[in-house]
Amino acid sequence: MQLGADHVQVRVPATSANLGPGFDALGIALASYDVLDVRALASDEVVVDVEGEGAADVPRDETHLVVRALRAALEVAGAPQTGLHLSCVNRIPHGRGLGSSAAAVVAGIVAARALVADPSVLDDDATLRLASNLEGHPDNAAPAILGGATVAWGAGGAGARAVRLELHPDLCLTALVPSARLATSHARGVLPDRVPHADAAFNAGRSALLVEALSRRPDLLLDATEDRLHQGYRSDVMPTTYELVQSLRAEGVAATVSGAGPTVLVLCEAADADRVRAAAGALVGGISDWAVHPMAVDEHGVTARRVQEGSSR
Ligand SMILES: Nc1ncnc2c1ncn2[C@@H]1O[C@H](COP(=O)(O)OP(=O)(O)O)[C@@H](O)[C@H]1O
Ligand SMILES: N[C@@H](CCOP(=O)(O)O)C(=O)O
Repeated sequence: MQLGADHVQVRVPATSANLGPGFDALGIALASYDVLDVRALASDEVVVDVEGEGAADVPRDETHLVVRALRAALEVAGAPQTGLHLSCVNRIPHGRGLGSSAAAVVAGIVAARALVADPSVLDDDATLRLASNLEGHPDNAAPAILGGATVAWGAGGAGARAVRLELHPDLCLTALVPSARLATSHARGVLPDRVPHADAAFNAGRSALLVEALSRRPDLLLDATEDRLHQGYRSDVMPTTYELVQSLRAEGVAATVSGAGPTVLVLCEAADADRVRAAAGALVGGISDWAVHPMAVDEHGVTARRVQEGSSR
C-alpha cells in the first residue's frame, strides 16, 4: 500500500484510567489535548520539534514514542516507511497518570491512518489493538480513541476491545495534579502477582456499580469508586496522593488515583462541584507543587485531518 497524503494533523485527548475499581478496564477522556503536525518526507530523515510538556526530555529520533507507534502502524497497514517531520504541541503532562503515553501512541497510529491510502486497515478496532499492545493495557487507549468513558477488555487472541458508556450529564471531574512524575512502569511494578479472592470480588462488584453510577446514578459515585486492587499497594510510591484520596473520601468525596498516579481524579455531581473543589483546594493549598484543575469530558476521542498544501496550519 502507498501513502495517500504527506501532511496530516492529529489532536488526541488526555485520559484518566481505572476510575477506582476498574483497573486496566475503565477510563475516561479529558478535554486537554496534544496536537501533532506530521509530514512525510522524501528523505529518510526524522525531525522532531516539541513545544510544551516533555520538550526538555523526550527524544528527537526514531525512539520518540509517536514515531515508534507511527512506524508500527505503517507496518500493520503494509505501507512504506518514510522520513518524518513531527511538530508536537504537548499539553498532557508526562508521568502524572493522565495518559500521556497512550495519547502519544494513539496519535502516532492515527497519524499513520491519515497518511495511508486506505485508512480502513487501521480502523478504531485495529487502532485499539495496536495501541494496547504497545501500551501493555487498553484502559487509556480506549477513551483516547473513542472519547467519553469506556470499558476495555482483552478478548484473548483477538486483542483488546472496548465499548463506550453513556455518561450522566451531571458528572463533574476535577484533577489534582502534582509537579512530580511517577513512571507508570514503576507503579505497575509494585503490584502483587496475586490478590485475595475477597478483594477481587469486592472490585468486581464496585466496577459493575460504577458503570451504573457513571451512567444513571451519580449519587452512588462514592461507594462505586472504592478499590482494593491497586491504590493501597501503590501508596508507598505516592504517599501524598494516597493521603489526599483518603482525606477526600473521608469527607464523602469520590476521589481516586488517576491511572497509575500520582494525579488524583475526583468525580462528583454538578450540584456538589463547588463544595468538592473547595475541599480539594483546601487540602492541596497546604502542599506545595500541586494544582487543582476542573476538567471537562472529551466526547470525540482522537481526531485527524489531512492538510492540503496551501491551507493554513
Ligand atoms: N507526547 C509524547 N511524546 C513523546 N513521548 C511521550 C509523550 N507522552 C509520553 N511520552 C513518553 O511516555 C512517558 C510517560 O509515560 P507513563 O510513565 O506511562 O506516564 P503517563 O501516565 O503520563 O502515561 C514519558 O516520560 C515519555 O517517555
Ligand atoms: N491501568 C493502568 C493505567 C495507567 O495509566 P497512566 O495514565 O498512569 O499511564 C495502571 O493503573 O497501571
